[in-house]
Amino acid sequence: MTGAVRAAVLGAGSWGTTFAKVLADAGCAVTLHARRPELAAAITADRENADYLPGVRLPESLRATTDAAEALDGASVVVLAVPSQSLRENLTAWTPLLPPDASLLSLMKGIELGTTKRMSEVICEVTGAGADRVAVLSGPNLAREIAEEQPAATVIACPDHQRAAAIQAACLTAYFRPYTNTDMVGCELGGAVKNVIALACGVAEGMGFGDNTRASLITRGLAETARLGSALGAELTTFAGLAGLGDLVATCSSPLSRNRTFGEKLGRGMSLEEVQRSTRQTAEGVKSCRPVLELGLAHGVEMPITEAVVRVCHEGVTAAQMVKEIMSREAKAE
Ligand SMILES: NC(=O)C1=CN([C@@H]2O[C@H](COP(=O)(O)OP(=O)(O)OC[C@H]3O[C@@H](n4cnc5c(N)ncnc54)[C@H](O)[C@@H]3O)[C@@H](O)[C@H]2O)C=CC1
Ligand SMILES: O=C(CO)COP(=O)(O)O
Repeated sequence: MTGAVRAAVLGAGSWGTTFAKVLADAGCAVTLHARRPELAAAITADRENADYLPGVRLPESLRATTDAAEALDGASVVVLAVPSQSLRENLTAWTPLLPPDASLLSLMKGIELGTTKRMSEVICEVTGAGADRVAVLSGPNLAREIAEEQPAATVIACPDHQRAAAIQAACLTAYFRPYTNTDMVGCELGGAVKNVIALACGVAEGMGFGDNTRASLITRGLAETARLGSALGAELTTFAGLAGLGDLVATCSSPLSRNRTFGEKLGRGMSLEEVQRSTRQTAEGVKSCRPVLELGLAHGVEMPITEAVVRVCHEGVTAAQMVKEIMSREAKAE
């Protein structure tokens, strides 16, 4: 492995583990950091993360550890793959261990509760890294499909194009095709807001509605995402790309999506607490919907679907009421 890019992936859930496999398949020397010793030991010994990706064979070259210092030692790419709401706390502990010039790549698709910050903003704030050291990867990338090596594309955004290109080269495989972009705001918002729209699509699914309803939610969801993006300085073309429409369509349509599945259970009448108890995996939209709505309010952007999701998730509104509220809005031009 001499000369290979050294990468540390922090977070051994479904996407962190899958992306560690992608990097290893692309020829990087990868160490995956897990919180639980039994999971790290099982990944190393059995070549499988049975908790998050049962049946997926992980590359021999992939190492796992619970020791963050060991994972980060000599890494030139540091990949952050924990739930958005725990990033600040996790990263505060990891910051003293970060190699000084390493690229910091966020895989996360959420907005921080309380601050309405994007993940790259949290990363810069906690680590003191300049914005040009921080990148985001976002696109239609349901972990299980990528882990099974089904072909897919993605976007790596960084204000420093050279750095985006270096990360692109480090994770390019026969089944995973990254494109570069310099629009951090657009890529991060696309990823965070699509989870909220996927919750709405799940609710519709759970209520027994079909393709027209989903297509309407996807299209109007994209419209509200782009409105917010425009207000925050994103490039509108980003929302027509992989990190916008691409991810939105995949997540809103796939039974593999945790957000869509979460919404589906709400749509069938389960309470938020019941759904939360039924899964150990992260459905980012449940927490991010509120800060997304706050961003909209702060910038004078109407986000009716996001607002409806906030009301169902956090204000006790039923799925049936949510439909009524969305459908009885004032008629307007597209
Ligand atoms: N799973 C997927 O298909 C994709 C996920 N993402 C994004 O990647 C990020 C990570 O998601 P997943 O790996 O899917 O999540 P997950 O729920 O499968 O795993 C989360 C991982 O973070 C660890 N963790 C560290 N600190 C934690 C804390 N305080 N609380 C809970 N868990 C903690 C967990 O132990 C676990 O290994 C999310 O922002 C998600 O939106 C993005 C693309 C695809
Ligand atoms: O971001 C994803 C696909 O690109 C995964 O979506 P979920 O978090 O809803 O599973």
